[in-house]
Amino acid sequence: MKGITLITGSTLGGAEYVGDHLSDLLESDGHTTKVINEAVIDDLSHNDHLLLITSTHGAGDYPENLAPMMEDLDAQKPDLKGLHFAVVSIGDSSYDTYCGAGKKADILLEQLGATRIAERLDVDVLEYPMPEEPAEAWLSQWKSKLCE
Ligand SMILES: Cc1cc2nc3c(=O)[nH]c(=O)nc-3n(C[C@H](O)[C@H](O)[C@H](O)COP(=O)(O)O)c2cc1C
Repeated sequence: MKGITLITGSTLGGAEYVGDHLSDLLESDGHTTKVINEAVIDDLSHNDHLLLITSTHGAGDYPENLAPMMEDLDAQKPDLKGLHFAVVSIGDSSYDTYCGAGKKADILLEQLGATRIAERLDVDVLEYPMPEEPAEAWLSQWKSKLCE
């Protein structure tokens, strides 16, 4: 079983709740998880599995608790080879910048050499007022890859 870091980007608490929920599910499957709500780059370096769960704020921007790490990643461009990641992006489709933060993060992590282990999940809160429900279904589709 793998150790998995769940990093959340959240302003109103929704993405944080999804992170806690996915963490509980993974723990009940025997994985060791750590949820970080104000991550820094060093939180990535010693872990090989990352689940990034972020909502979008501003106009396609990262929530304030995630922005500093993502800006540091963009500026410092560390080599993330060896890191395996997946992104859950939460947004509202009435915005032109729907799920912009999760989309940016998904591209950046790949550009820095990390390996995507699942296609990004975009959750529209207009369709899913409880984003943990589609997130749980998404997790069950690919979590076997965590044991490979
Ligand atoms: C001020 C504000 C700006 C937002 N901007 C966007 C946006 O640009 N794109 C998007 O998809 N959703 C946007 N949203 C919707 C949030 O991402 C959505 O409500 C999400 O569920 C909030 O998650 P949180 O509770 O983790 O912060 C915005 C919401 C607010 C309140």
